[in-house]
Amino acid sequence: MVTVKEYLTERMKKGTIHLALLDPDKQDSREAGAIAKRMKDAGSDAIMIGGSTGVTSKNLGETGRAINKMSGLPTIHFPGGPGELSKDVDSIFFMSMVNSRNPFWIIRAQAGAAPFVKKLGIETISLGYIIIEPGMKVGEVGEADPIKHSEIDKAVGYALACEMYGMDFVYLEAGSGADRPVPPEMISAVKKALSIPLIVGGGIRTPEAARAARLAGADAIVTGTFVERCSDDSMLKSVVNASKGR
Ligand SMILES: CC(C)=CCC/C(C)=C/CC/C(C)=C/CC/C(C)=C/COP(=O)(O)OP(=O)(O)O
Ligand SMILES: O=P(O)(O)OC[C@@H](O)CO
Ligand SMILES: [Mg+2]
Repeated sequence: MVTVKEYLTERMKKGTIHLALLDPDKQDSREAGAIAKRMKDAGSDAIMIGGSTGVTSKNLGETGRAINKMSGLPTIHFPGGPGELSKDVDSIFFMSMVNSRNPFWIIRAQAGAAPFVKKLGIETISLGYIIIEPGMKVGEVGEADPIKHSEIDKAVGYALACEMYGMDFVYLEAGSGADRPVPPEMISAVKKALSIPLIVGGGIRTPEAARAARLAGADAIVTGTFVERCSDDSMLKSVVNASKGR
């Protein structure tokens, strides 16, 4: 059976992919399944499940099952901490917030979670999670030292360190609902330095922003707030299409 990591990697070899982020705390599992089906029809490649607060093993597992059942898309748990694990997801971003000021978010949360992740048998996809300004709530909760838009070399350094650690993917995160997404110049500099896939998210809610991130070199584009708020299927499709270049 093909793993989620293999599935994503194969797709990213062919072009930029789109990941929709759903927060299990924001709707019931039926609704989450229905949104995932709409995202599948719009062209999304997989569904990330997470929220910086309010996620429990229960709402996570219910949401994961409903998404699989109603959309057929693979799920990736995007964890907000070590206390919200479920076996009812296809994979987990086993992530370190590498520019946190607090060792908890860099390695201690992971050390606490690892034995349980292993026991549940969840597929892990290791992820270097790098917070770019403004960072929003995730930056605050994770006690990040957000990288400024002008600090391109710093972003490159963190991303390369993640690759040298052997991580699978790097994620440049501007924060959910950011007024300014990660700047294209930073995406292209990081992409140029890396040989592992680059995920970009935070504040992307227009076809223009998605297109700019793709052209700069993002291998995967994440949209959360936009997916939660947009009830117009043709708008959804236009952002997914701009992400994927079609
Ligand atoms: C690897 C394991 C099991 C735990 C570590 C988890 C780490 C390092 C988390 C970093 C800090 C953190 C709080 C990340 C949250 C990431 C996330 C789920 C973001 C999505 O939530 P948002 O949509 O930004 O926030 P709201 O819930 O407020 O909408
Ligand atoms: O909600 P948005 O702004 O799309 O951000 C998505 C994601 O990068 C947040 O973790
Ligand atoms: Mg959110």
